Amino acid sequence: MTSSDAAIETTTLRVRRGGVEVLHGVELRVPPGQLVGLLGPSGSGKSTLMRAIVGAQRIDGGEVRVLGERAGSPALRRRVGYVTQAPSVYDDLTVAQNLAYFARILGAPRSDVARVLDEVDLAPLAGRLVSRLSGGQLTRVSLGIALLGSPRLLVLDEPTVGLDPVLRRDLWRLFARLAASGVSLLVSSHVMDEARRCDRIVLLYQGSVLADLTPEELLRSTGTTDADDAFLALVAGAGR
Ligand SMILES: Nc1ncnc2c1ncn2[C@@H]1O[C@H](COP(=O)(O)OP(=O)(O)OP(=O)(O)O)[C@@H](O)[C@H]1O
Repeated sequence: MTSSDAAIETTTLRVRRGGVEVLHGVELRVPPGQLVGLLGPSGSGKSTLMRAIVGAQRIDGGEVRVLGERAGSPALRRRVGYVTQAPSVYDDLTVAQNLAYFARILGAPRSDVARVLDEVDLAPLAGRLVSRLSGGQLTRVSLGIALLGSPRLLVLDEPTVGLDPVLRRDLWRLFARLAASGVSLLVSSHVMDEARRCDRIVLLYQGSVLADLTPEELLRSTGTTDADDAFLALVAGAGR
C-alpha cells in the first residue's frame, strides 16, 4: 500500500493553542477501513489533533492530508463525519426530524434518514423528542448525523464518555461493523480498556505520538496483560 492510500496522514504536525505549543510534530497514519483508537490522558491533545484533521484547527507547521486531500478542503465536506464532545442536536425536534434537517443541509438523500436510523439502532425512537432521550441514545443521534451522506472517514471525539459498559460495548461493535464495511474511523478515548476493541492504537502523550501499534503488540511489547498497565509502562519508558 502506498502512503497516499491513507485515510489520514499527518506529517510533523505542530499546533499552538493560547500561545502554547500543544502538538509537537505529530506523525499519524490511519489506514483505510480500520478502526483506530486515539488514546491518551486528558490534555494530551486528542481533541486538538481531531480538530486539525477535520480542518477546524489552525495549524502552525507540518501537513494534514485526509482521503488524499488537504484537511478542511471543501471536497471533504461530505466524505468526513465528525462528532465533537459537545454535539449539537436540536432538543425540540424528534430524532427523525434532526436527521432529516441535517440530511438537507448536507445534501444527503432523504433515504439516508431511514438507513442511518437502522445503523444506530434508533428506528424505534425515530418519533421521540431529543430532549426525552437518555445520554446513550443522544450519543447515537449525533453518530447518526455524522453517518449521513455515507462518509468514508469518521472522526469521533470521546463518543463513549459517560456511557454504561453495555452501551459502550454496543457502540464499539457498531464502529467495528462500519470499519468492516470500508469506513475508516478515528475514535478518541481516555479509557485505556477500549484499546482492545481497535485494529490499531495511537497513544498520544503530552502532544506527541508515543506509540502506534495493534492491541496485541501493545501488551506484548510492554509485557503486560492490561491496557492501563501497558500505557503506564510506555510512559515510564518515554521518561527514561
Ligand atoms: N482554547 C484553548 N486555548 C488554550 N489552550 C487550549 C485550548 N483548548 C485546549 N487547550 C490546551 O491544549 C492542550 C490539549 O487539549 P485537548 O483538548 O486537545 O486535549 P485532550 O487530550 O482532548 O483532552 P480531554 O481528554 O480532556 O478532552 C491542553 O493542554 C489544553 O489545556
